[in-house]
Amino acid sequence: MSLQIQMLGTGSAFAKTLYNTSALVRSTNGNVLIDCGYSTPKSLHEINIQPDQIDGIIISHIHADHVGGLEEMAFRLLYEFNHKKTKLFLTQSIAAILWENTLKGGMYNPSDGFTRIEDYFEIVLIDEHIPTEILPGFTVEMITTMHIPHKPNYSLFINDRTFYSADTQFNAELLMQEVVNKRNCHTILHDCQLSGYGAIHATLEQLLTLPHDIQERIYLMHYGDNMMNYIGKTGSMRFIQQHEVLTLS
Ligand SMILES: Nc1ccn([C@@H]2O[C@@H]3COP(=O)(O)O[C@H]3[C@H]2O)c(=O)n1
Ligand SMILES: [Zn+2]
Ligand SMILES: [Zn+2]
Repeated sequence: MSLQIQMLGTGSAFAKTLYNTSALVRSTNGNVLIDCGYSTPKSLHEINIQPDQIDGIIISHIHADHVGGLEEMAFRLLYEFNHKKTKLFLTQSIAAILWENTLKGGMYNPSDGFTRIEDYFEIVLIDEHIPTEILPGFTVEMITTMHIPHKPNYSLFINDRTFYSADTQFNAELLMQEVVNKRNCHTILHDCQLSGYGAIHATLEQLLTLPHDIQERIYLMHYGDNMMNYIGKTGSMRFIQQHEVLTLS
């Protein structure tokens, strides 16, 4: 079975010409989103995918550029698609805060009986660090990574051979030991802050310290509007672009 990942956006949180970094995993068994930022529904619309064609959504962490589109997805599934509930794949740590800290403000509607996240989505809890089948032929392992201290955050292994960083600080040991030496991932999608001090994201400068054979596996995402100024300056790493498709297996 062929598994494809299509970028719905590749921008940083404050990019104005790029959509939020999120991805659509496509297979004959279904379509699953990795993150759903505030511009993700528009990107889906541009490739003619309707909310009811999304079988599930995986959430890496609760910044708005990764979850800000969930309210639209939920409301459209409710009001335009006959209350179809899509699956929301969450670790316990994300489930504990997503409704109370993010979604409840816009979606709490007691007069119509919508008071819990379960009233909108089918919640599927997944364990950290345990490979979990999301769809037949599509397995995800969510590993804890450091983004904002004291805030739950995950990167993903897809079928053990693709690493999707979502948002994370640079971690050379993880990339060299776990991602490449142990699992021999052929594809690495990594966030990349192009300029400035990298307090919470991997910077281009840090990623350029990786050995050439690791850089060759890396596609850069979550970059700023000034990406064009860095073409040719990313070593052996490539920028992935919105709506570009990679075949993973
Ligand atoms: N300590 C922090 C926290 C947040 N930020 C910025 O806010 C954005 C939130 O979404 P993001 O994609 O994680 O990128 C973060 C930084 O731009 C930042 O630059 N420093
Ligand atoms: Zn982000
Ligand atoms: Zn973030």
